[in-house]
Amino acid sequence: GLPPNWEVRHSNSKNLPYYFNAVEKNSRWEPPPGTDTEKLKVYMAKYHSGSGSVAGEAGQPGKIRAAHLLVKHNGSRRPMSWREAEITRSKEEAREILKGYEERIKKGEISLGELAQTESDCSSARKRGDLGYFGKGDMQKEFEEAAFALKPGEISGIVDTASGLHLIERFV
Ligand SMILES: N=C(N)NCCC[C@H](NC(=O)[C@@H]1CCC/C1=C\[C@H](COP(=O)(O)O)NC(=O)[C@@H](N)Cc1ccccc1)C(N)=O
Repeated sequence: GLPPNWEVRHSNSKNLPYYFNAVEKNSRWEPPPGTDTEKLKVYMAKYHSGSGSVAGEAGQPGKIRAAHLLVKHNGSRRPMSWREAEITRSKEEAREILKGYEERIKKGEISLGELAQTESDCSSARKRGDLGYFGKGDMQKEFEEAAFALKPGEISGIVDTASGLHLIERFV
């Protein structure tokens, strides 16, 4: 269910699917606007039937796929990350930082994935924040409730978990 001229391709370097438009010579990591995500889910299940791929669990009922950008603070359950050995910023500082990111993303200036690569305090940063497919019970409650409440393509407001403050983008 992709809009005309769009197709799903596979990035071997990142072992992730991406979306390519041969006519516009345009490619993107997130499904293009207007993608029929229900059909895409079935397509991904067929396309990624290979074992081990992040979308391997594609199509399983009740699973969704999302990316997130995490900004930790000194009250986080694990105040460290690949970016910083010891995270000392306050929760309020973290909120201000994430509010700035949220404005830029929602203005369309930059994508969540682009920012996550360098700014997210989660190891998923190397996958542009992509968490792969997950179902109920996998993530902390606040994260799960926020992610499942989003429609595919939507981006959350600031979500507060024991890990820190998150922005979440739901793909399918
Ligand atoms: N796909 C799954 N089932 N992976 C297990 C998720 C465990 C779950 N995690 C969370 O709820 C939060 C929200 C998203 C990330 C996350 C926390 C932390 C960062 O916070 P910290 O633990 O330092 O406090 N990142 C992770 O877990 C990463 N492995 C996520 C990930 C990274 C790379 C590829 C895929 C997934 C939990 N129940 O704690």
